[in-house]
This record gives sequence, C-alpha cells and structure tokens, in this order.
Amino acid sequence: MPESDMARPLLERDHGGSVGPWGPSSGGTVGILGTGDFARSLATCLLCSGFKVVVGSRNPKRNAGIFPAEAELMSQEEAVKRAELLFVALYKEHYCTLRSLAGPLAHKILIDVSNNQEVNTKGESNAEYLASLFPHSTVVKGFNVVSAWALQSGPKDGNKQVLLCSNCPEARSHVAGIARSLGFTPVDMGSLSSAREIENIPLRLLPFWKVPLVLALGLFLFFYLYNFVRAVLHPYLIENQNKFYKMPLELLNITLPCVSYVLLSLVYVPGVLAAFYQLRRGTKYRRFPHWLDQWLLHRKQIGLVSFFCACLHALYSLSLPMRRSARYLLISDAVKQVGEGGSGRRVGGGAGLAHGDLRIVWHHGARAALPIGRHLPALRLQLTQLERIHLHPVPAGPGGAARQHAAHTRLRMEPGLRRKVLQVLPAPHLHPHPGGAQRHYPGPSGPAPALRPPQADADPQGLGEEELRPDHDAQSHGGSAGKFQHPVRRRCPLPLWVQLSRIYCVYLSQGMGGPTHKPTGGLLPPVL
Ligand SMILES: NC(=O)C1=CN([C@@H]2O[C@H](COP(=O)(O)OP(=O)(O)OC[C@H]3O[C@@H](n4cnc5c(N)ncnc54)[C@H](OP(=O)(O)O)[C@@H]3O)[C@@H](O)[C@H]2O)C=CC1
Ligand SMILES: [Cu+2]
Repeated sequence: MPESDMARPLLERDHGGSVGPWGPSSGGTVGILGTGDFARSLATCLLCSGFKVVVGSRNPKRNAGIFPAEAELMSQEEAVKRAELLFVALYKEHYCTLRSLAGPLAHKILIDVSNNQEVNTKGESNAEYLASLFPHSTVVKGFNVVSAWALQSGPKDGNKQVLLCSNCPEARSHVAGIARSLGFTPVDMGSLSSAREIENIPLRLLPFWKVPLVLALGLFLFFYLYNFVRAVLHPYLIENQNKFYKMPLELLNITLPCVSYVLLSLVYVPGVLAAFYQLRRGTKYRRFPHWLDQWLLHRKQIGLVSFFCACLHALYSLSLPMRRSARYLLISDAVKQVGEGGSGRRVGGGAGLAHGDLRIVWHHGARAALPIGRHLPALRLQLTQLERIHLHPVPAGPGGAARQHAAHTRLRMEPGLRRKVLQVLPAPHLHPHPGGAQRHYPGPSGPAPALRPPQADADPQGLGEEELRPDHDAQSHGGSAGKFQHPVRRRCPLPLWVQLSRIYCVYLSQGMGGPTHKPTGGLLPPVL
C-alpha cells in the first residue's frame, strides 16, 4: 500500500476551537462538589494534569486545609457558577441537598461518580436519579470504578479503564477527554441506561470466575478418575498389586498438570479461533459469536486457574520426596539390592560408585530434572496471563471480548511484525469513522496522540460505540504514530488458506515462538 496512506492517521485530533471550555489548555475550570476522600484525590489529580479546580463545600472554611493550595474552596453556589463541568462527589442520599442549585446547574455537565453499597438489580441508577433531579443539566456517569487511592497513586495497568455513559454523546466525549488527560482509558458505554451496570461493577467480586472454576473441577474429576483406573485399579485387578496408597498424593500430583495443561490450551485456542474469524470476515471490527465472545472474556481467569494448578503441582512434587514413606521405600529398595548382591559390584569396598551405578544415578537425576524442565514453557505462557489482570472486568455485555481482543492484538503486536504482516496482505480499504471529525477531546496540550478508531460503520449492533483511544503502541515505537491503522478492511479477495499460509511464513521469518521472542507476541493472532 502507498506509504503516504500508512503515515496518515485515520482521524486527526481536532485542535481548533472545539476543545471544551474546561480543557486544561484552554483555561477551563472543573468543579467538584463535596470534600471527601474522592473529592480530594480527584482535585489533586486534576491539578497535576493542568486543570483549574474549584471545590464546592457546605463548609468551605472548615475544609480549606485538606486540599492543595491551588484548588479554590468555596461555597457550592459559587463553585457551580464558576465551573461548566462538575464532579458530584457526594453520596446519592445527599443529592437532594443540591436541589436549590438546579437553576445555576442548568445546561452544565454533572459527572456522577457514586457507587452503591449493594448490587442494584432493578430500579433506577444513581446517575438516572441525579438526572431526574436536574432535568436541565447533562449527567455523565463515570469514574466510579476508580478508587480515591487509584486517583492519587496514578492509574496502573490493571485498572486504567474509566467506563462512561451519558445520553449526550458530546458531554460523554468531553468527559472522555478529561479521563484521558488524567491518564485513564475511557470506555464508552453508551446511554445513561448503562449506568446501573457501571455502578454494579465495583461490587462484583471475582467476576467471570464461575465458569473457569467449574471447568477446572470437571477436568480434575475426569483426569483423577482416569489416573485412578490406570495407576491403581488396573494394577490391582490385573496384577493384584495394592497401590491405593497413591490416591491422596501421587494421583493428585499427576492429575494437576493434566488439568493445568488443558486449561492453558483453552486460554490460547480462542485467540486462534478469533484470528480465524477475523480473517474469514476480512475485518476485526465485527462481533464474534456469543460463545467465542464469552470464551475470550474468560481467558484471564482460566489462565490463572491453570497457573494455580501448576503451582500446586510444583509444591506437591517438591514435598513428595520428603515424605516418610518415600524414605521408607528408598531404604527398602537399598536393602533389597543388598540382599540381591547389588553391593558386590562396588569397586573399592563402597568408597565410590561403580560405572554401572553412576549410570543409574545419572539416569535418575535426569529423570527427576526432566519434569521441571518440561514445565518451563508452560510456566512462561501462564505467567504472561498475569499481566492481563484488570481489577474490574472488561466492559461486559455484547461485544466486550471483541473490544478487548482488538485492543490486545493491537497493543501487543510489534510494529515491525505488523508492517510485515500487512505487507503480505492486500492493500486495505481505509476510510474514516463517520462522525469522527465531529468528535473532540479536551486534553492537555502537546503532541496529539494518534486516535484509534472504533468499530466500523458496518457494525449495526452497537460496537461502534467504543471510545476512541490513543494508540500508545504506535507512539511508543519511534514516533510512528498514525501508521498501521487498519480499522476497516474490505473482504479480502484472496482465499483464506493463502492468507493464512502467507502470515505463517511471516511468522516463521520473524522467528515467532523462538526462545528469544517476546512472550505472547507470537501467540496472539495476527492483527488485520
Ligand atoms: N472514596 C472512594 O474511593 C470512592 C468514592 N466514590 C464515590 O464518591 C462519592 C464520595 O465519596 P467519598 O469522598 O469517599 O465520601 P466522603 O464521605 O468522604 O465525602 C462525602 C462528602 O459529601 C458531603 N456530605 C456529607 N454529608 C452530607 C450531607 N448530609 N449533605 C450534603 N453533603 C454531605 C461532604 O462534603 P461537604 O461537607 O464539603 O459538603 C463530604 O465530604 C460517593 O458517592 C462514593 O460512592 C466512588 C469511587 C471511589
Ligand atoms: Cu510435573
């Protein structure tokens, strides 16, 4: 494809007068109502990112000392007048105390950051309640998945996402810009009706764990039974040997790696299937089938359960030779050998090992080392799962996995490799996202990040709602921002098998899967 096409970002960031009045570069002011933990952390974070901050309190004098000097503390009325966009850092129960401010709050953006004590399964969300109190203001739900601690200590990889929803797309994109300025990754969750789902996320403990745990249990039972028949029942019935003592420890120990390996393979298989789907459809911006979507969303948990089984196996393996029974078996073996005249082979009255004995010792040593070595590649794969942990789940619901997968494939593929993969594929059909030019994001001044376009317009099911995110990957590799952005691809005219074999050749020429290759880089499907 022409190099000029590659160098041109699909969406230019709009620097013109469209940046909202509260952008740090344009001297806008962000207001915060409330002076609690969240308000304090948020004020510090906003100030550090270059925003002007005013804080509205019922008692500004009392709380003056607890905020950074740059934040202006004032009455709630004054703060509302000074700011166009306000974070409501109060509990839902206290929203009604703001009723008298309905007039000054009209036509302003209110960001509802509140959480609940219990999971809300029905009834209106806090954000909808706030919207009903202030019908002339625009309410955006967001930042509730970020703790006051995370705001202060800076976003970490695990919990970088800020889920946003609002009935006003423009307000949503302004808040997305602020989130991005603070170092978070905004995720567009659509209209305000998603607020309940967003509010429930922090209350969900260990999401997505049920299926992996049930799966692991099922696999464990299956392999345990299989090993029992093979190692205990069969010798008992055929040779009348009693090996039931193996049941509590040894059988368990040979079952665990079986479970671990099968689970590990289940982590990587959906990635391959996803690549297959993407190649077949000629785009990666279409929703996967539901079962694959769910499977992809569970990979992290499956990988961690697999890692846990592997750790248990390592522990068991180390403790096995320490058992009394092991020592007993060893001694009885030695006694048996002496009885059979085995010691007669020793040269020099037992001062050293004979050649034959040495060979046996070597043999045993190598056999003992082998299991450790053969698990190392698996360990490497399992450890790569750990870095994928997010403290709150990837946007659940339709298309969640597709978004996550798209993000992962883009972020992980090395630019050099991506270029090669793209070179062997036919030229893509590029076109900007409809309405993309209208989007604008207030953010700190400086070089504009290349924007990653969302779903194709051909996506009728709402995946196109995904928020634009800066392509950090492209930026972090020698300023190649804007290159290799291929969100939309026409159906490839080449047969699938030709495309696959070409990509495979590129993989081979890059030494994919070799020991020096970056982990997971070669394991994820090629990006299109
Ligand atoms: N803390 C956290 O980590 C997180 C908090 N949140 C959400 O942020 C919001 C604020 O949380 P947080 O800062 O921890 O709460 P705090 O209890 O620390 O602060 C709440 C603030 O509300 C105001 N307030 C207290 N009582 C009343 C009242 N009777 N009437 C009117 N206003 C009152 C006070 O401000 P003043 O006296 O100045 O008016 C107070 O500082 C909550 O909705 C919470 O769910 C969301 C994510 C994380
Ligand atoms: Cu092993």
